[in-house]
Amino acid sequence: MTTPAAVIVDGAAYAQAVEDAVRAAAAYYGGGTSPLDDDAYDRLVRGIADWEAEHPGRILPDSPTGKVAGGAAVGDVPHTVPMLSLDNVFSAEEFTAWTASLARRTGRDATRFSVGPKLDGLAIAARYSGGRLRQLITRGDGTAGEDVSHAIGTIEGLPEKLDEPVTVEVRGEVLMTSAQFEHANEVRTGHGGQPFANPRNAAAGTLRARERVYTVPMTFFGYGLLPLPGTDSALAERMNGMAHSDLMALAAELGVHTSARTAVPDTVAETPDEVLVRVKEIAALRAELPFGIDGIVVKADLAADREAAGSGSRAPRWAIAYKLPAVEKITRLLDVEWNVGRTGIIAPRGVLEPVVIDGSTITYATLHNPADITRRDLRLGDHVMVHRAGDVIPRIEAPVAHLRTGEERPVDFPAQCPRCGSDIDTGEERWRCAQGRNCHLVASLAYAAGRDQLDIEGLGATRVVQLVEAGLVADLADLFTLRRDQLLALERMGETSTDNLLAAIAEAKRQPLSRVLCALGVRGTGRSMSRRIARYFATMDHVRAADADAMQQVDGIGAEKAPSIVAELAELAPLIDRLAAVGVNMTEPGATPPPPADAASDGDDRTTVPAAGGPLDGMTVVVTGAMTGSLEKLSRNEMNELVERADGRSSSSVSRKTTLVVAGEGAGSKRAKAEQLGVRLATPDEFAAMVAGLLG
Ligand SMILES: NC(=O)c1ccc[n+]([C@@H]2O[C@H](COP(=O)([O-])OP(=O)(O)OC[C@H]3O[C@@H](n4cnc5c(N)ncnc54)[C@H](O)[C@@H]3O)[C@@H](O)[C@H]2O)c1
Ligand SMILES: [Zn+2]
Repeated sequence: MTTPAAVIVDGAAYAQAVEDAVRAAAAYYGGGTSPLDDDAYDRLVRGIADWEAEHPGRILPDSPTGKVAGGAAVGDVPHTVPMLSLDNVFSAEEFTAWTASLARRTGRDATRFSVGPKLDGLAIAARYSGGRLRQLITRGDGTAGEDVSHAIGTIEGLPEKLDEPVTVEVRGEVLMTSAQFEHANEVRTGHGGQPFANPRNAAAGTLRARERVYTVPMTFFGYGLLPLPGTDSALAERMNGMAHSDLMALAAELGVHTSARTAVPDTVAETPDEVLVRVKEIAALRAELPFGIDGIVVKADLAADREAAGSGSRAPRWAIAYKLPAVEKITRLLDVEWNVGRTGIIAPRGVLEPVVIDGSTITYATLHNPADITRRDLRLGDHVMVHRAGDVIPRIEAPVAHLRTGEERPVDFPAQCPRCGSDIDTGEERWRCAQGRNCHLVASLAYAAGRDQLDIEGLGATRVVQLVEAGLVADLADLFTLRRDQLLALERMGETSTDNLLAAIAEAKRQPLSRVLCALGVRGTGRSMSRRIARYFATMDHVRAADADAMQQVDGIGAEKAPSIVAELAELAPLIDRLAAVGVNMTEPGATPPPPADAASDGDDRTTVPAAGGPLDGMTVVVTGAMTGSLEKLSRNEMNELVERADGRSSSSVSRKTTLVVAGEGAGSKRAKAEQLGVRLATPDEFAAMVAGLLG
């Protein structure tokens, strides 16, 4: 897929686009961070090229089109042979067209192609004389580059001494592997510097840095080998006649690192179809590579073909880059969420401003661990470089620090486990809930004991932790078999609190089925769904007997949810049996079970059958504000329970479907909305009168 072009409407927009592109490219090649990701840059340059095609007389001299490095890089060390860019293709069709044009130029079909990864770093030429590395030069504008010899010794894979005392120039890509990049940013932020946005950037910046108190390693991959003026003439002649693949084998023999030692070595293909097969293979491996690639480079392998094809001013005609979709985009980090895993690991996850990468909209990205956030100096509101390749979970590479406005805020780290409220063990890089695997148990027991579920007073998270740590409870049913002596043996448990707790637990056995269901924490069912299930089925036996079809008869349970609820209830069967055995109530007061399935099959709509006829039958009721009078003590959840016992439907938001809004003291926007929509309003007292028969 080709990147669509930016649309440029007039000369002024064109001039602005040229200026923007030149500035971005200068940062990109100059070791700074471009404000544009590659997709955005390519879109801009395509837009510029489109406009220039329509207005050939008005092309600005600064225009990046047709130039190596978009004209943004320079240098004063001349290259013996130009170091060029590559032309791109984006599809099999475009590639086939390119092979046809190559054949037209050379007058024959190419019979050998070299196919290898297009490494995403920056090109350098390494000049060896007598086997010694003497000089490193950047690509620059293609004809002359900058001397970066100061980097000698910091680039792995580029030996200071070759295995033979030859005079040659090795060309290749300098980049940072993922591990080198992580390390570079750690060292850099550790020295008070700003992190690099991605490995390519980090390599460009590091290569140029002349004086630095620390060095960070990079990696070299050779992809070219040529003679220099001082090369032995026999060797020079031999090299000039060698196939590209043989030159690379020679480079490797001399001790230079090439793609040969990676999971995606350069290979030779005999036909365009074979090339395309290899392109697919490399693309499929991309996500797992420890270094970035942005495409596949296909070269005519034979020296004769390369010579016959020749080069243009920007790119050779004997090679082409088969571009892969961009895997990195710049977006914003909106928030950081903390999730607790099965083993109690507390992992941060970045919430992103949605961004499309390679066809998928990305809204979350992993951040590994808290130290990762600190190391990268990530802040909320930062522009961040997000990476997503293949099916691998998207990750945040780093902030684009120079786009900061000063409005960014530090990321909040949790002080307590976000799930169960326990302390956090921060001793390792990966934080862990002090409860470890029990975190989930503590959280679910504390939830079950909560006011809107079993309402067991005196059983807060701290006490639950105590019970779990003492090994007294391993699930919900264990709560109901706790003995007085066991509780008394716990720290900070006196006679009174023990007796109170035991009484509260005994009391909890009488809670209605709806609350028992809710306490079980069936995924996808909260308080109101639990109430609807309980009212519909009336007894736990009926709930458990329901298959997915029967479950769907409950208001709000669709075809998607029903099977998972049924499956989860089946999984909970042993626990439910034990709860029933210790005397926990399993019925919903006032509800009548649905008629048996065969009675329903004669055309009755079952949803209207059960237990209708209460004072709020058919009504949708919203409760807002503080309750007073006889309703004063009822929580919002208890009010909703009351509505449903009266055969109404409780809801939390006012809409045209709402039939009644019970507005207590301090009711605000919901009351206003009801007035605006003309929905009937009732005071708590008026409402109490409507449901008088159901109150205490
Ligand atoms: N984000 C920005 O602001 C910005 C600015 C300028 C350019 N860019 C990006 O840079 C790219 C164009 O830049 P370019 O001209 O440097 O590179 P290119 O994509 O035209 O490709 C040429 C380069 O590929 C490299 N390469 C990697 N593996 C190779 C191999 N096996 N054989 C031969 N060469 C290999 C070499 O460095 C060579 O110079 C575009 O993708 C563009 O998006 C981005
Ligand atoms: Zn926890």
